[in-house]
Amino acid sequence: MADNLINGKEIAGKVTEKVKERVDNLKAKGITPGLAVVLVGSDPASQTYVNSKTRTCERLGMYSVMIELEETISEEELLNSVEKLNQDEKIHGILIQLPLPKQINEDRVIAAISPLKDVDGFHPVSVGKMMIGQPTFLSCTPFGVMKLLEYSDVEIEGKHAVVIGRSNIVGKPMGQLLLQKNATVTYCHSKTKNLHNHTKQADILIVATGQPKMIDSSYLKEGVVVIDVGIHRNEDNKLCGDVDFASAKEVASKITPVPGGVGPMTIAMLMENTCLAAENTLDK
Ligand SMILES: Nc1nc2c(c(=O)[nH]1)N[C@@H](CN(C=O)c1ccc(C(=O)N[C@@H](CCC(=O)O)C(=O)O)cc1)CN2
Repeated sequence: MADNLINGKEIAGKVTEKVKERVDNLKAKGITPGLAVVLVGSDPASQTYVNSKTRTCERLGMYSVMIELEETISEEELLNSVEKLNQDEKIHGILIQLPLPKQINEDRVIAAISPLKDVDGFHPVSVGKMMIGQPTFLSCTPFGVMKLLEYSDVEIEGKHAVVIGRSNIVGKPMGQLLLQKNATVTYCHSKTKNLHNHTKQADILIVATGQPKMIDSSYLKEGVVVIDVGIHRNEDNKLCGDVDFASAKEVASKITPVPGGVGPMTIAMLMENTCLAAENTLDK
């Protein structure tokens, strides 16, 4: 099947085009959406992602600042930086690039971000609101997956969605968002017995296992929609996902590639959230 690809790059382009219109409207009212990206340390992958985030801001006419901090910074110093950004009126969204070094407690740092500026959707207030279906910032990766499904005309209501993975930033919110669209949701994880039995029942399979190329066609029902949230670099320095794409694409009715699937959507949804954070200041 050649035309069963869900093109995340193309869909991210459509999403950011709409964000650009909203940015232009805000600017006409004297507000330039502003994003602060905080990078602690020099992990090359994190550097790539933060650069991509600030570049996308520039492309959309948004204001962005990158705050680069030493790997050895203390938690207190990082919390001070977050507090300054909470107080900065030019900044509507704050993002702390994860993972953080071991000496820093991620939960404490995330909780220090003002919920009004939590454009990553990781703050307990945002997560709680998402759980009860109130408007809030949605975690960018699961939000991006929902957009991919919408733009690809994938029906969700009444379908059996299986999510493999239970992280706070992907797996758990992913299942909730699918549930809100009336899917029947099964969560699987590293301790799930007979994984094949569960995945074989999926109409929509979200794969966030963290294991390169773990899911091949043997896990899939004919016609399933497969969304691969993983991203890894293999021995040849090539990117791959948690799904064995060559094998899975033969069985799936629709499938995301890596690269060019979920990744670009994560950044597009961050732009949408930042724009929303700026729009929210108009209501004040
Ligand atoms: N504060 C956050 N930290 C992290 C998040 C997050 O959403 N917020 N997610 C990931 C990393 N991430 C964004 O930060 C991210 C990962 C991948 C991509 C992406 O576009 N990938 C491309 C390939 C890029 C490459 O060449 O390496 C693709 O899949 O096509 C964007 C964002 C962890 N940390």
